[in-house]
Parts: sequence; structure tokens; C-alpha cells
Amino acid sequence: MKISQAFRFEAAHRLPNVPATHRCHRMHGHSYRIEIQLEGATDPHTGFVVDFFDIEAVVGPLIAEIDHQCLNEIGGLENPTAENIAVWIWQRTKPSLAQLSAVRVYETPDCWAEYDGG
Ligand SMILES: Nc1nc2c(c(=O)[nH]1)N=C([C@H](O)[C@H](O)COP(=O)(O)OP(=O)(O)OP(=O)(O)O)CN2
Ligand SMILES: [Zn+2]
Repeated sequence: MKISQAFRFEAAHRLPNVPATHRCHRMHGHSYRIEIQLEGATDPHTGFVVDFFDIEAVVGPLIAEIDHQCLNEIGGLENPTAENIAVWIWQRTKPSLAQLSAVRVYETPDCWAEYDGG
């Protein structure tokens, strides 16, 4: 069984490693959407894979750390692409959420990166 929980945050960033002519080289902002996916067996008593409240308890403080920030100033996010943000979130949530199976980071409704630890 797979379950997912979505989170949102607003942040500014610039991509330092694209050419200066690339528009994302300049500082700009996104309304990010994050999806945290867990995979595992459904507990027959609770009916849960993992309680969504337990996911919120792990991911909420992490989102608070990056909400309304300039992502380039966050340790580990000096090059804040959607791909790198997905890995950053994975590394900080996997130790507390053993059943984590994927992290999706949407920069726009049409563009996202998904990391599954591989
Ligand atoms: N593989 C990736 N490619 C790009 C990334 C990324 O993280 N991974 N990021 C960007 C920029 O952040 C850029 O800001 C993307 O957003 P945006 O320009 O707003 O996207 P759209 O082109 O879809 O926006 P419209 O203004 O609606 O055309 C670029 N590439
Ligand atoms: Zn961008």
C-alpha cells in the first residue's frame, strides 16, 4: 500500500550553475508543493500504513525551516534545484520515516522531481 501527504511552502532561489543568460540564474520565487510517499503494509487494527499525523510531525518542522526563505542560504541547498531539494528532504526524513518510498518536489504544477533513494 502507498500513502502520500502533501505540504506547501513559498521560497526564493536562484540557480548558480546555469548560464548567466538562463532566466533561473536570477533570484525568483516559487510556491512549492512537496509530496511525501510511504509504502508498507496496512496495520489491520489501525487501518494505517503510518498515521498522517506522524508524517506531519516529521515533515512539518522541516518545511518551517525553508518556508519564506532564500533556499540558497540553507545548508545543503546552495544549488536549490527541484532534484536537490528532493534529496535534501529525503536525507532529513528517512531516518524518522523508515517506510519513506519517494519525495516529490513540484516547482510549478507542471514540473517536479521525484527521488526514491536510488
Ligand atoms: N531539471 C530542472 N530544470 C529546471 C529546474 C529544476 O529545478 N530542475 N528549475 C528551473 C527554475 O527554477 C525555473 O524557475 C523553473 O520555473 P519556471 O520558469 O517558473 O517554469 P516554467 O517555465 O514552467 O514557467 P512559465 O513562466 O509558466 O513558463 C528551471 N529548470
Ligand atoms: Zn526557479
